[in-house]
Amino acid sequence: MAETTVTNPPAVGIDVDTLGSPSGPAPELGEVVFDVDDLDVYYGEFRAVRDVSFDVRKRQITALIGPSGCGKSTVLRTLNRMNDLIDIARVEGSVRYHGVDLYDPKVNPVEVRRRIGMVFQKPNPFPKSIYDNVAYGPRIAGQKKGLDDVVEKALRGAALWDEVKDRLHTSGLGLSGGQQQRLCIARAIATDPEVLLMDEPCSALDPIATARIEDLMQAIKDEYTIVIVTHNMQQAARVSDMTAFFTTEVSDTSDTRTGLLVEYDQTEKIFSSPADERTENYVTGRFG
Ligand SMILES: Nc1ncnc2c1ncn2[C@@H]1O[C@H](COP(=O)(O)OP(=O)(O)OP(=O)(O)O)[C@@H](O)[C@H]1O
Repeated sequence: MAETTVTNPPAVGIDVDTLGSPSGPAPELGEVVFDVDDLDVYYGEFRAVRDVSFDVRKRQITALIGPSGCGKSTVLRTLNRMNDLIDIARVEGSVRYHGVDLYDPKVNPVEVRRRIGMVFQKPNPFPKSIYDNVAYGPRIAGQKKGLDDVVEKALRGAALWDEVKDRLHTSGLGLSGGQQQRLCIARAIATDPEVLLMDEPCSALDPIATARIEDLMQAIKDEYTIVIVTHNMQQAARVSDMTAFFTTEVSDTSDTRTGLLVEYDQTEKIFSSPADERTENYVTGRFG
């Protein structure tokens, strides 16, 4: 479905006219939200990933898969500058969000993380009430009125409202693991982001809670662009539209492994007729 409207406000310090893909979206694929080009990420001297280029399209679910250590989480964190929080991390190449260089010094990383929310592997509610967990982001942003509505909408959006509406002022830590993860999703969507980054969001959950999160992802994909890191290939195949397969290569000169993107395509293609033998070996379970 063609989608050309930029509905979110521009990043702080960036002219709205600079938003939007310069060459315009490919209509059949949807608007480009992220344009990652020739990305290298270093931790100190160690190059963790190299030469990564791919596009993320609006309102699609994009899965990053590959063996342990190939840099999936590292690449995911570059999409909302979470790597800034790691002292020794350094990013080279470009990550454009609606055509704006996310690493431009004029871009405010706090605003970036409001628009591009993140859900982590282990559910991490704050030791606060369910209500205060969800209201946290809007309050930080200065919102004082209408919080009840924001909290209800976010909890409904995360398919948790019916389970918690009578205990909003009890601790978020009293919820089950799956409920806690949906609370974290509610917290992430309460700030009205455009994008949700999910770093193995189901790996700490049982199959039933996992299925609920996968259903939730399908239910909210019309509103959000989602990028998910997963170890679970069935999950990538079930939920995503596009899949990026990463692997590692061993350095000629040292014993270090650097991650690289092998293949990026529609999920169906990656799992049924991948172009690269390394992808085929991985998705058929012969490697990794
Ligand atoms: N904070 C850090 N400091 C130093 N090295 C790091 C840091 N985070 C990741 N790395 C290294 O970068 C490489 C890529 O790690 P990353 O966690 O991105 O891979 P991954 O594919 O997500 O792995 P996994 O599937 O095991 O979570 C690894 O060699 C890892 O040891």
